[in-house]
Amino acid sequence: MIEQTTIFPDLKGASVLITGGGSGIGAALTEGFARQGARVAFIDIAVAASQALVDGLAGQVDHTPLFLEADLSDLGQLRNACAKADEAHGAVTVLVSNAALDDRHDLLEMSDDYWDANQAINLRPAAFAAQAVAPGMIEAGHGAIVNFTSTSYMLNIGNMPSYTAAKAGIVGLTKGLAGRLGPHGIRVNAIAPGWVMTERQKQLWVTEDGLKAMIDRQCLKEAIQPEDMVGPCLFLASSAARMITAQVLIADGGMM
Ligand SMILES: NC(=O)c1ccc[n+]([C@@H]2O[C@H](COP(=O)([O-])OP(=O)(O)OC[C@H]3O[C@@H](n4cnc5c(N)ncnc54)[C@H](O)[C@@H]3O)[C@@H](O)[C@H]2O)c1
Repeated sequence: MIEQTTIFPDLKGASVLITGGGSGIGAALTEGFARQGARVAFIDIAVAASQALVDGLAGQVDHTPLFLEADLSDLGQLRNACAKADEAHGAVTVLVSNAALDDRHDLLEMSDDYWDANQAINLRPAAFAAQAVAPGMIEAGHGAIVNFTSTSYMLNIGNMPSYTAAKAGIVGLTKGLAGRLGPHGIRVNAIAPGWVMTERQKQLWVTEDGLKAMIDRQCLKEAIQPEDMVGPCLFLASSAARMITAQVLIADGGMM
């Protein structure tokens, strides 16, 4: 359970849309916004995990989050899900583009189809989800978009070139959207997590030695948890950050 140490009054009742909100960091964000009293819709393909999240929060929060099953790499499904969030909760005024797929892949074996499919989940949805919700935000005269990038693209990691290219692209997209939408009172920022101990990371890649090596490089000597991304995201989404846009907030425990 996420402890709410800070309340952001403008998030109460806000229409929030989170991509990939059914598991990992996204599930922590769904819960974090719901505990602020926001009306949260989230898009995911992981049906069982998403339904379990909704069931677990039902009765615990003012507005039970709405799970929208859709494959974000299909733009028709993405647009349809964004429209459903608008219909259910009113125009989305907070968009969190969090979904991603960090499968490892090798440059020498990577096909052009693999590259395209990888970009279609790791970069393209952030652009087209923003496009889908922007008219409603423009009409409302305000809005906040938070895109998830990653410190991995800054670290010369060799085993996921399409993913790291997409994550660098998220930063460019964030700044481009901030320039385009800022005159309408819409702020666009990014969060760059370090290595976060989601279930997927723990099942696939975390080893005792690997985690120790990472923590050795952090100023803060603790493993980063999904819940640690909630405060930064709530802050950037809220009016507490009202003059902050086009920025990347690094949440990596102070990597050295
Ligand atoms: N976990 C980390 O260490 C870490 C580090 C740096 C950056 N990040 C970034 O943080 C964000 C969240 O990462 P995470 O580790 O929680 O990821 P995750 O893989 O654990 O969860 C991603 C969510 O997106 C959903 N998703 C994936 N493909 C989808 C699709 N085609 N359509 C709809 N939903 C889809 C998944 O079902 C899942 O619920 C990502 O943008 C990731 O790049 C994570």
